[in-house]
Amino acid sequence: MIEAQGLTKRYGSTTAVDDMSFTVEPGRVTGFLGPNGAGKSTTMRMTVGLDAPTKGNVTVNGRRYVEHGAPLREIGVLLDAKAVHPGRTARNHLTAMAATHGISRTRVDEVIDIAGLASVADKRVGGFSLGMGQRLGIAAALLGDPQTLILDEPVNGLDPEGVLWVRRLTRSLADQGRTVFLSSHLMSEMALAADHVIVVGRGRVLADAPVSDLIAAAHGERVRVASPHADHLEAVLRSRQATVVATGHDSLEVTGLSASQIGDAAAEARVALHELTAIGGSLEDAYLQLTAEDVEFRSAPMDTHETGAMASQNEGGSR
Ligand SMILES: Nc1ncnc2c1ncn2[C@@H]1O[C@H](COP(=O)(O)OP(=O)(O)OP(=O)(O)O)[C@@H](O)[C@H]1O
Repeated sequence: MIEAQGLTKRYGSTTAVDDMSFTVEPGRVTGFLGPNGAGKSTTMRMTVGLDAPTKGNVTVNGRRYVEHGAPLREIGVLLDAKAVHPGRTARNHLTAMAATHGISRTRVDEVIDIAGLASVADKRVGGFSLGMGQRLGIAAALLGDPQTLILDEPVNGLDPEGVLWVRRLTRSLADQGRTVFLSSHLMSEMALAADHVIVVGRGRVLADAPVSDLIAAAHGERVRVASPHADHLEAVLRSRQATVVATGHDSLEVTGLSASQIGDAAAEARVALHELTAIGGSLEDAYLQLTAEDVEFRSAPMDTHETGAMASQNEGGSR
């Protein structure tokens, strides 16, 4: 379990982490989300003793990281996959780490296998691709068979097979009752990998909730409807206080009425329906709503001409 209480970090006039309190529970995968500069890496660094809090504290399994006698056995960490001597082989790197904690060579071989690195274990890390480096970083995090894992952007640079591997690995670690805390900017992946998320913006906790609650809270129910008489249906639904947006010449997106209420209203008005689909929101939508005010680095909006040009390019490309 990871517990932060009033955790604060200032660098000169910048407050990177601003009075954060949260608990990362065992037995589930907890995602750590936030825009660039929100304070995620700083929080993770303080959690593993690489930075000292200005105020407050963060503990892992009840103790500060530095108070753990054999931290590798307690907490597995992937913070910067590139922080490996490029002249060493993967096996040498892991063996050297293992030696500091009395971890056996058999365990080194095990994590090499788990990470799918057997064929490159005796190659120099300097020649590794980004994805292989990530796998090595994850192998190192698993070395001490720790109860708690902290993984900063673990899928960064991984191919789809690697992304799936990380998802399955973190799920099985959580199912074994371990604490798994991971950050990623890939919302679709986070929605699949995490049970619970902590969303931060400008150093503060904006949400700390199950993924499903966050999505549900951010969205009223939306329903997609298609009908050959969409204009008539639109008038019928508006008369029942629904908000209706035409999304095509025969399709509508409706909020304010459930799918069954829309079906009933259409039947009463004798309007044929060709589609009636409740649309779930996405974690990305929920995240963008939550962090709208807290984005430090905002892109300039594209004008409609550019957007239109891009959309038609994309359409062309997908044919
Ligand atoms: N060593 C440092 N010295 C000065 N400022 C720092 C330092 N480390 C981080 N910061 C600042 O603290 C803030 C939080 O940075 P942090 O890297 O923790 O954010 P992040 O959420 O991990 O961002 P990203 O998603 O881009 O990795 C930023 O404004 C950053 O510029």
